[in-house]
Amino acid sequence: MKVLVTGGAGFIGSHLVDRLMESGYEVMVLDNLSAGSIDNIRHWIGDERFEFINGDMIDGETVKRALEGVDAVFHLAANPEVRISAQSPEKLYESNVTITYNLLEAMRDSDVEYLIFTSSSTVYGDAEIIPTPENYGPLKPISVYGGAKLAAEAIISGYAHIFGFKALSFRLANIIGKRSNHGVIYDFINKLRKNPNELEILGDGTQRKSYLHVSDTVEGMLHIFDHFRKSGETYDVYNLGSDDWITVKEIAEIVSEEMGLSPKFRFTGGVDGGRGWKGDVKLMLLDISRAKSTGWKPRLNSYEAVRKTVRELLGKE
Ligand SMILES: O=c1ccn([C@@H]2O[C@H](COP(=O)(O)OP(=O)(O)O[C@H]3O[C@H](CO)[C@H](O)[C@H](O)[C@H]3O)[C@@H](O)[C@H]2O)c(=O)[nH]1
Repeated sequence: MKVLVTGGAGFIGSHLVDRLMESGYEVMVLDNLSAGSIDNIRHWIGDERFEFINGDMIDGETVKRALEGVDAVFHLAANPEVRISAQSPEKLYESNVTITYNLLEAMRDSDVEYLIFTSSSTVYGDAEIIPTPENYGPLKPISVYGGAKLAAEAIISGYAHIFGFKALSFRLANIIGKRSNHGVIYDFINKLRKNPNELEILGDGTQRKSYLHVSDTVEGMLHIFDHFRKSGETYDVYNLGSDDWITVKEIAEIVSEEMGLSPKFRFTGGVDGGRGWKGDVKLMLLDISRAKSTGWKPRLNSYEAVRKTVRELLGKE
């Protein structure tokens, strides 16, 4: 089977590429290297089952070329920054909705059978049911990022039903691990390297979310994809996260401890009742019972995933 991974040079994408290559797939990566890095995939360059296209999905022709001979597309290319929702909504629309539309249009003239999309927990907004199941609704995202992910999910479902392919969306919790180059752990490490005595925490520190290590994420995606292929469904949606959650203040404590520091925490107070930024979901825990019913389960809980990620980013493991 030949698969295309869009965003395959990025954080989650490159871990997925590793797993696909190790499993014997032919893998094509399409990435514009805006957030991703060639260093994340360099170890596969030269392998005859691997190909890299340095290209931008905003150009429909580039997308069409990348689909040649491809059986399944893992669509991970995206701008992952919820926090730019207020300043640059157009960037989030373009990198989450427009490029997904370009992919779907290109798929009409291709032999691609499956599309697997990485959506986000942010489609639920401030959910009133926690843990939040896939059938929770009505969905009211509170950020442009979450809205763009939901729009992408919706057009994928529509195209799948009309144009005869199968599609699967994963609503991901906060994914962390080696090669992540944004997000709370990455930010805290950088802030403490600049000033070991004080750590600025955006918001009031009580933001509580579920974190999933990237190794569990990639394993879950492939396991559930396998299950989905046997199900005969045209379109399906799965939450992917861990069973517990952790506050930003607790993350700050773990980062400080692993760095051997005891900084003073300075809370900015944030916006809208202690959020880090406008559109920051304060409480997020996904109901992952559907994912677990397929036989997958996370190996690490949120606390373990955070500690392992801190150690990985510090080069300790
Ligand atoms: O310096 C910082 C950085 C972050 N935070 C807080 O840490 C929490 C996590 O922030 P991240 O930037 O790590 O992650 P987000 O929750 O904004 O979003 C992440 O998880 C989402 C799904 O849950 C999306 O998939 C998204 O792409 C991914 O970045 C937030 O509550 C934020 O307020 C701080 O207090 N200080």
